[in-house]
Amino acid sequence: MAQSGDATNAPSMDAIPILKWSNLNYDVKVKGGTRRILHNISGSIYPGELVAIMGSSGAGKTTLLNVLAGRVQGGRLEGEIKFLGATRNPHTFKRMLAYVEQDDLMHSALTVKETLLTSAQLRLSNNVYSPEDKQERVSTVMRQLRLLHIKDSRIGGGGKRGVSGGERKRVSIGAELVIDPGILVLDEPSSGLDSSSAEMVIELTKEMSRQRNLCTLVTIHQPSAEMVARFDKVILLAQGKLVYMGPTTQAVPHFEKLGYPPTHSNPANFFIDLMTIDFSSTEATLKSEERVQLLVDAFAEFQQRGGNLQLPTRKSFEEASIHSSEDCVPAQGQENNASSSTSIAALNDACSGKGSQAGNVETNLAHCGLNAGDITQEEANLFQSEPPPMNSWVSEAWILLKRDWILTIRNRSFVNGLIVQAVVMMLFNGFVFFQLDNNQASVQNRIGTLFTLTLVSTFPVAIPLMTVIMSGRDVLHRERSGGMYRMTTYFVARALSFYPVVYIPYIIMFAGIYFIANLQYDVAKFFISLLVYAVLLFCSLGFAFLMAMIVRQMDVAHTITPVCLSVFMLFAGNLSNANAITPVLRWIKYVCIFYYSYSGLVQNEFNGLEFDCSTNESSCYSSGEDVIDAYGLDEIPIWGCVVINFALGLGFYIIAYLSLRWVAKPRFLWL
Ligand SMILES: Nc1ncnc2c1ncn2[C@@H]1O[C@H](COP(=O)(O)OP(=O)(O)OP(=O)(O)O)[C@@H](O)[C@H]1O
Repeated sequence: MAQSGDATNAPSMDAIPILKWSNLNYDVKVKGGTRRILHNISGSIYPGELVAIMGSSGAGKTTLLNVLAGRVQGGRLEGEIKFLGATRNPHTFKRMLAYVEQDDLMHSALTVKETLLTSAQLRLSNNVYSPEDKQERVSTVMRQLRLLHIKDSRIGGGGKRGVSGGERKRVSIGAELVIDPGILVLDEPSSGLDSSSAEMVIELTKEMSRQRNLCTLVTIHQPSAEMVARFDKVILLAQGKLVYMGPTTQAVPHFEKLGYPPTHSNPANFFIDLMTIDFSSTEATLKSEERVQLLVDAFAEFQQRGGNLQLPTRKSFEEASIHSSEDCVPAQGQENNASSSTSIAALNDACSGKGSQAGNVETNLAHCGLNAGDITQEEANLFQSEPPPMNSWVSEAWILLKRDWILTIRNRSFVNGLIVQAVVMMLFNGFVFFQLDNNQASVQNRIGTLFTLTLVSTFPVAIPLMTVIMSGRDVLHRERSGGMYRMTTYFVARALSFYPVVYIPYIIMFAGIYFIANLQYDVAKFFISLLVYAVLLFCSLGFAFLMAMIVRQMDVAHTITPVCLSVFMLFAGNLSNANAITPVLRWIKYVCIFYYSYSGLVQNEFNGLEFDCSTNESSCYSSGEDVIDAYGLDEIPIWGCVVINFALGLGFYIIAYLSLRWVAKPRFLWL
C-alpha cells in the first residue's frame, strides 16, 4: 500500500486540490473589541484524502471546518479559498459539499430508508437519475454503510426509541453520500459514540473516501491510535493557529525534529499534550504558551520555505485505494469509476445540467470546460453561474408533501390529541348547549355555543401545531443550509400536510355541535356557518405558522401565542361590545380573526330567528336581529367576514413565509 506520507510522492503537476485555502483569518466581536479565532491558516486537500482537524477544546477546529464548508456566520473572514482551482460559487459548491453536523439532525419518525431516499429524491436531478437509479443509489449507500439490516427502523430520538447512536451517525453520513458529493465534511463524528462505534464510523468514512475519490475533512477531539492511523493527513490547531498540516505519518517525526519526542503511544494524546495550554499555574501557562508559539512559528517557517512534507498525489491515493481494503474497494475502473462519475455528475449538473460518464476529476473538469491545473479566470467563471434547481417545483413539493404527510400521521400524540380534543369539545359543547329552543335563555346559550366554537378552534389547534412546526426547525436549518429544496416548496408542503388532520376532526366537531345544539336547521345556513368556520381553521393554522416562524425560542413562543390569542378573544365581540371598545383600541378588532368568525357565525345563526318574550322578563330579545344589534356584530356582512378573515389568514402565511425566507435565512460568510 502506498504510504500517504511517502516523502517521495511529490504532487504531480496536474494535481489540483479540490479545496485550497490561504491565509484564513477569522475574527469575532467580543465584549470590548474583537477576538481572532483563526490565525493565518493555509492548506489544501485532494480527492481521496481523509483529513482530520485536531486540537484541544476551543482550538478552532469547528470554526475552521465551518469556514471551509462555507457555514460560518457572524464575524469577519479574510483570506482565500479555491474550489478546484477556481473561486467558489456558493450554489455550485453547496451541491458538491456534504456536511454532516455533530448533532444528527434528522426526522425521528422516518425510517433509515425513507431518510436516505428522500435525500436522494430531493437532491438528485430527475433529468439524470431515474427513480430506479435513486433507489439503487440508496441501496448501495445502505450496503456500504452497513445499514441494510436496519433499513426499516425508525431513526428515533427525542425520547423515542430508534437506531443506535453509531447507526444514526452512519445514516447522517449516508443521507449526504447519496448525492455523491466531492467533499465530505464531518463535525466531531465520534462524539457521543462508544469507541467501537466511533472507530466503525471513521473506518467506513475512510472506505467511502477511497471508493468515491472523495475528499473528507473531519474534526475530531481525541481519537484512538487506530483511528489516527486511518487519517491520511492531520491539521493540528492550537489557539486557532496552525501547528502542523501534512501526512499523519510525518507528524510525530516533525515534532521530534523540533525537540519534542513522542510521550504517548497514541499520537493523538501526544499532539494534544503538545498543543494544550496548561492553566494550572502562571508559570505553566507561560511555558505552554511559549511551546505552542514555537511550534506555530516553526511550522509557519516550514511552510514559507516550501516545506519538505510532500503531499501525496492523487495517483498514490488511487493505488492506496486498490490495496487498502480488498473487500470494500471494487475493481479499478468499475465501481470506483462509477462512483466518481456519479460524484462528479453533480458537478456536471452544476456546470451543464447534464450527467457525466466520466471517471476522474480531469475528465469531469473537461466536461465543465476546465482543464486540471490550468484554470483561467474565464474558465473559473463557469463555476460562478448559478446552477438550475435540481428538480421542478411540483416534483420537489410532491416529495416534500409525501414526507411531511408521513411525519404528520406518525406524530401520534399530535394527531390523537387533535381527535380527542375535537371529540371532547363536541360532546361537552353539544350537551351543555343541548337542543336549544327559542326562549330567552337560548339567546345566551346560542351566543355561548358560537363563541366557544371560535375559541376551541384556535387555542387547541394553533399551540400544538406551532410546537410541531418549531420542533422541525433544526432539520429545516440543516437541509436549507445544504440547499436541498426551495423554501416555497417546504412551506406549501408543510402546510398542506397539516390540513387533513386538523380539518377532518374539527369539521366533524363543528357538525356535531351544530346539530346537537339545534342551531338553525337550514341547509344554506349550515353551509354558510361551515364556510365561516373552515376559514377560521385556515387562520388558526396560519397563526401557528406565523408564530413558529417569527419567534426563535420555543418557550417564548409558548408564552406569546396564548397572550396574542387572548387579546384576540377580548376583541371578538363577546366579552366586550364590539362598538363600545375604547376608540384607541377599537382598531384591534379589525385584525382579529375571532371577531370576523364570531360575527359571521352570530349573524348567520341569529338572522331570521324569533324569540319568546312571554316570560315577562325586564329585557327581552324578540328577534335574532335584536341580538346581533345588541352585540354590535352587524358592522360587516357575513361574506365580508369570510373574505376579510381569509385575507388575514393568508397574511399570516405570507408573513410567516417572508420571515422564513429572509429573516430566518442563515447568512454565511463566503470566500
Ligand atoms: N461566533 C463566535 N463568537 C465568539 N466566540 C466564538 C465564536 N465562534 C467561535 N468562538 C470561540 O472560538 C473558539 C474556537 O471555537 P471552536 O468551536 O471552533 O472550537 P473547537 O476546537 O471546535 O472546540 P470543541 O472541541 O470544544 O468543540 C472557542 O473559544 C469559541 O468560544
